[in-house]
Amino acid sequence: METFEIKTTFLIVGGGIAGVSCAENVSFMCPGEKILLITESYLIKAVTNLRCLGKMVQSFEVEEKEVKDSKLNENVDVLEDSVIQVCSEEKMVLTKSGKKIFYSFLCLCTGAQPKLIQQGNPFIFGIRDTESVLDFQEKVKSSRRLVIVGNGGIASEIVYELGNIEVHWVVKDSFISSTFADPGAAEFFQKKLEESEKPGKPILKRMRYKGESMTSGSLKGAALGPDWHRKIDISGGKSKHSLEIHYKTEVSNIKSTENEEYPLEITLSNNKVIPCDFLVSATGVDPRISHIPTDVSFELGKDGGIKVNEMMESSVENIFAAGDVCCAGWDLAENWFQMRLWTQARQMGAMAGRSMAAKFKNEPIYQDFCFELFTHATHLFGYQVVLLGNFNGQGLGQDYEILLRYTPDLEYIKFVMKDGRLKGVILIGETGLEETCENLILNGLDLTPFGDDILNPDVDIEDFFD
Ligand SMILES: Cc1cc2nc3c(=O)[nH]c(=O)nc-3n(C[C@H](O)[C@H](O)[C@H](O)COP(=O)(O)OP(=O)(O)OC[C@H]3O[C@@H](n4cnc5c(N)ncnc54)[C@H](O)[C@@H]3O)c2cc1C
Ligand SMILES: NC(=O)C1=CN([C@@H]2O[C@H](COP(=O)(O)OP(=O)(O)OC[C@H]3O[C@@H](n4cnc5c(N)ncnc54)[C@H](OP(=O)(O)O)[C@@H]3O)[C@@H](O)[C@H]2O)C=CC1
Repeated sequence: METFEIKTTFLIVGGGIAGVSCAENVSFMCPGEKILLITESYLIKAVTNLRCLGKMVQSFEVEEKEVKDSKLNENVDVLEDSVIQVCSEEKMVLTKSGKKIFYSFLCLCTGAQPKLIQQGNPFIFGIRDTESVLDFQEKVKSSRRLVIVGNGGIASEIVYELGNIEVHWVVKDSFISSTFADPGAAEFFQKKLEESEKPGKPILKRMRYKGESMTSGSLKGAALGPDWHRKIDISGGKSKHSLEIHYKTEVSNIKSTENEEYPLEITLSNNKVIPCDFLVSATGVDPRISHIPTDVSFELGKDGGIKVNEMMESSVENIFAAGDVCCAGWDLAENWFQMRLWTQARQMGAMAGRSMAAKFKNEPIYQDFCFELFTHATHLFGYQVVLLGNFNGQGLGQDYEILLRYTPDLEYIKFVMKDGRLKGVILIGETGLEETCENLILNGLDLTPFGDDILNPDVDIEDFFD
């Protein structure tokens, strides 16, 4: 294989939202410098239809572009290739196609991969990128019964969207959607699961198919991100729809069978046996870094991600990391914590871009204000869901109060209060309270004088605090 060399000031690895936002920010700050974005997926991500729900909380849609058609900015080149080694001493990476790319600053935005409950089983699927979801769609069409394991974002979305198939949802907790909700919110959502009518959907086009399997280790594309399920019909055709939720249960055994009817047999911790066509393991992600050997090892965070400081710098000189691959290793603000989400990948990518540019120009830089408050806007079970701060009392110990306002089918509002101050919020439905709540958390205003009236529907709290 012929080797040739490329030199660039900034090299960014990954065409997901972290890599793209990093490249855009470096480009903005260093318009005259050479920037190269290298990605092994043929699609790169971009944000469209950005909508500000408050000062900090935003919702947006995701657009995919083919690499061959992409020119992010004038000075950003995009290359479809895989980085197979990092040589930090030489400030160089090697690629699969044999290129040696020399950099001044490198940012790794290589994402994460599904953490499957069992590796290498062709009947156990993870969902990450467009191709894996299209394969999942095909599989559902020809199946009658599936088991979904996990109680987070992917499981909640799939369970709601599936039609015409017998679904068994296995959750460790006593309520659904535990990563984003509490038992009250779960009850609020529950009704939506019983509705059979779902809005019609446009068809998602398969742009290019490389025949990759969707089991772990071979996923190359960037993560799907917000509202992917609204664009794709995941209906079976072989069975009447039903949903059984197995609470406080885990999978204790998985057996492939010779049975012509169902190729997989799942045994649950309550000894129940479920024969099925396949299993979706929606059981979280692992940062994707081990596929790139590095001459000097990175310091890793407790979740296996590349540990970064508040400037998104890793422990290896001139190498930065952002998005799902990294682990926030700085002293976190009181109301912020890391969750592997689009917003955070985008914010971290932007921070890494600005930080690399500042280092290059020898200019001072401060951490972005967005890391002061956890914000997440999403849609679950047909509702808008906004999460702010320590929305489930994360890090507050046992010593906090909860105020609730709950109108079935309309809204669910939860305030997490400590020492009279608002620390976190769950807003489900169109509440219009996003900005007010952001202000209340960030200002740390003592709300004790308002007592429970703070959530009284006859009191317009926006007027008080905006
Ligand atoms: C099904 C699904 C639904 C989701 N829904 C939401 C949601 O509604 N809201 C939300 O906030 N978050 C959601 N997320 C999470 C969100 O999508 C991720 O947190 C975010 O996209 C991570 O972005 P990233 O750029 O860090 O990583 P990724 O998007 O995974 O991108 C990694 C990139 O690195 C490239 N790469 C990896 N290794 C190499 C290499 N060696 N050489 C070259 N390129 C390489 C890959 O090809 C890819 O382009 C969802 C995730 C999934 C899987
Ligand atoms: N709307 C949104 O914002 C969405 C966001 N995403 C993001 O995409 C990524 C992948 O989503 P997802 O896979 O759902 O990951 P999540 O981290 O959201 O959820 C994983 C779930 O699986 C459970 N789990 C982990 N291991 C096991 C096991 N061995 N057996 C049973 N349950 C297990 C976890 O429980 P426990 O926590 O107790 O370990 C948790 O309930 C995440 O970063 C997620 O935040 C995905 C879809 C939608």
